[in-house]
Amino acid sequence: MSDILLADIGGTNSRFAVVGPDGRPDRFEELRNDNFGSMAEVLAHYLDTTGIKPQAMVGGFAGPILNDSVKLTNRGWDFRMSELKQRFGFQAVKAMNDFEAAAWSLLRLAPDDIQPIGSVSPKAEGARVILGPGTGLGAAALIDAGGGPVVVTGEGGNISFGPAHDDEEAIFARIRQKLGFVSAEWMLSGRGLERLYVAINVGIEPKPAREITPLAKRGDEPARKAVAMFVRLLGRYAGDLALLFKATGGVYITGGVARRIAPLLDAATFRSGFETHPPYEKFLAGVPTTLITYDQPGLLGCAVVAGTLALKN
Ligand SMILES: Nc1ncnc2c1ncn2[C@@H]1O[C@H](COP(=O)(O)OP(=O)(O)OP(=O)(O)O)[C@@H](O)[C@H]1O
Repeated sequence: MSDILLADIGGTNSRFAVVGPDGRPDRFEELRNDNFGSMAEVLAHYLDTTGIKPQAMVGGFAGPILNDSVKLTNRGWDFRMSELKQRFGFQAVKAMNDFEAAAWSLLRLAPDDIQPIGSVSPKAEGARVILGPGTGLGAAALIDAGGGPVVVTGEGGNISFGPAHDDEEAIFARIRQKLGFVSAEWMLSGRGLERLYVAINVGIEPKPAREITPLAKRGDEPARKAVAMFVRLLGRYAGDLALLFKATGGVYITGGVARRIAPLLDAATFRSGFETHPPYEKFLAGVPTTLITYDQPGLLGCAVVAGTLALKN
């Protein structure tokens, strides 16, 4: 009865694990939310099929959390943590935003979990930012506020976004004409890559993101252009967040789209987007950027937080 359940609940998928003997996620399972009607149902399925009887739960959720209430942005599920606590007999429950959870993982990432983007050596000091394009765009910062690290989250994925170079003007204008507005998330997400593909290659047949990346890998020019612009804009956004938090500790990139385009993530293109920001080129040139190759930073962050729960044996 000593397991602590870890949960990373997105709009599309729910991922579960327990804290393993090494303090990292163990007994991992990913379930498609479409196959379940509620948070309690998907959780019951994981517990029934694994036979695990956890004494506590720590979860990261893709949506706003207000005290005890959790609401998933891209899935019509809302529920109370106290209901889960009662139904599953947990001694303690802790709910966080999914990017808050991911930010805590920065304390526990091993060298094998990361890959540098560019050649700036990682530094141990200073604020660190994590951001990730997936279904949406999440962002958070891990800051040492004097009494130990704290995570700052908000809706940073939804800040407005605009062109900064001549060759971006028409692309942004086409997307704005369709949507009436452009936010960072509307460009830097799976849907964003799809939008870039049609906005750059006028008249082309739309394609899902999962087809654009393989095409780009095979050298298809329209797909390659879309991915290259995505990487440039991701670098720009990462640089903006580095400025916002004065992130001398570095910017870490996660998210399903980033991991999938990793082989195409040209460091020079990314760093040029990151550093081209007068008058802060020099500051940004000293900030390391890193891709998180470990695929479950949300669960790893929940494991970090699980270590802070006070539980009876
Ligand atoms: N090969 C690919 N290349 C680029 N993007 C892809 C590829 N395959 C899937 N995607 C995009 O990845 C996004 C899903 O990302 P991710 O796996 O991080 O899910 P997520 O954001 O965690 O979702 P959720 O949290 O809602 O389960 C979708 O928008 C999808 O279109």
